[in-house]
Amino acid sequence: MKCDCDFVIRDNPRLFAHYDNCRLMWNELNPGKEYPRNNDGTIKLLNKHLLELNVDILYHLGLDTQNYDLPAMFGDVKFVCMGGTKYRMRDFAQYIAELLDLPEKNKKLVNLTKHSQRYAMYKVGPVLSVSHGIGVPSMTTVLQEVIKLLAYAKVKDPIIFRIGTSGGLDIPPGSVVVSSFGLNGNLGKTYDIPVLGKTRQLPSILDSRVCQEVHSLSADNDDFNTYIGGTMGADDFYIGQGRLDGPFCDYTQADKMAFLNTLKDLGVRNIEMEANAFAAYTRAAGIRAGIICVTFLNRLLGDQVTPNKTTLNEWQKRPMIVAGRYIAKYFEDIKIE
Ligand SMILES: O=P(O)(O)O[C@H]1O[C@H](CO)[C@@H](O)[C@H]1O
Ligand SMILES: O=c1cc[nH]c(=O)[nH]1
Repeated sequence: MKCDCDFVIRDNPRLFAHYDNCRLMWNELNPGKEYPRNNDGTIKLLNKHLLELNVDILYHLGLDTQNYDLPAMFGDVKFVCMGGTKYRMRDFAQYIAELLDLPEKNKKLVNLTKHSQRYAMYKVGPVLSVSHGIGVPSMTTVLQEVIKLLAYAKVKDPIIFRIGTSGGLDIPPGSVVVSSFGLNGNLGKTYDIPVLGKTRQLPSILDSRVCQEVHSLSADNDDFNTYIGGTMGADDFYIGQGRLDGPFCDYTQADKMAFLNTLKDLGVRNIEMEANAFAAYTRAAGIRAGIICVTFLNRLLGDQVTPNKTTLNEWQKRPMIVAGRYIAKYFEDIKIE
C-alpha cells in the first residue's frame, strides 16, 4: 500500500519510510473513525469531555495541566520506554543517558512521579523511561496518563516501547522476542475490556515496521538470539499462563502442553502480562509502538524461573540494548538527514 501521510516527510525518511499508524492505513482499518493525530504529528485526544476540565490531573503521574508547564517539561520527547519495575526503568534511563552521551549521564536521576509514589518516570533528553508494574490494569492506567501527557506536551510522532521479561516458547532462555502482535488468554488478537457493562474488543496490532526495524538491528556478535513472534498477554502469571506450579491447578501436564503447542502454532514466541493491552491502547492512540522482551525460561520445558539473580539481571539488560540501538540509530539518522 502506498502511504501519503505527512509523517513520511517529517520523520526520518530513510528509516521510517512508512508505518502502520499512518492516516491511510488508519482509515482503512477504522472506517468512519477519527484519526487520533493532528497534521503536525501531535496526538489528538478523542475525548470531548476533557475540554470541559479547567485542569486535568494526571493522578498516577503526580502531574497536572495547571501547575506544570508540560510542553516545556516534555515537549522534546521522542521515545517513551515502559517496563515493569522502577529499578529497570531507572537503569534504562541511565543506560540511555550514557549511550546518547546526554548531560544527565553525570547527574542523579529524578523520579518525576514521586508525588504519586505509584510508578517511576525518568526523563533523559528525548527519552522518557516509565515503570508500569505488573499486569494489564497497572500498565494501562499509567499508559493512558502517558498518552495524555504526550498530547498535552505537544509531543510530535512519539514511539513507545515496552521492554520486559517473559516466558519463551521453544526458544533458548535469554533470547529476545520482538512482538509482531498481541494475543489474549482466549487466543484472540484483541484486548477485551468491559465498558459500561459490555465487553469491547480492541485489536492488538503492533506497528510491523517498528517490529522489523528493531529486529533488523540485532547484531551478529550478540550473545543472544532475537526473534520476531506473537506475544500472549496473560491475565495472571500462574494458571493464566498454563503453569502447573501455582496454588490452584485442575488441568494436567498434557493439557498444558497442548495449550502451549497451540500458542506455538499460532506464531506465539513468548508469554507475558501486558502485550495485548499495550498493543491495543497504543494503536487506539495512533502511536507507533513495539514490545521487546527477554525470555527467562522455555515454557515447553518447565514453569519455574530457575536462573540465578545475576543471570536474570544480565538478561534483563538485553531488551534495553535492543531498544537502545533503535533509539541511537534514530538520532544518528536524524543528524545525517
Ligand atoms: O518484566 P515485566 O516488564 O514486569 O514483564 C513481565 O514480568 C511480570 C511478571 O513477572 C509481568 O509484568 C510480565 O509481563
Ligand atoms: O514466564 C514468565 C516469565 C516472566 N514473566 C511472565 O509473565 N512469564
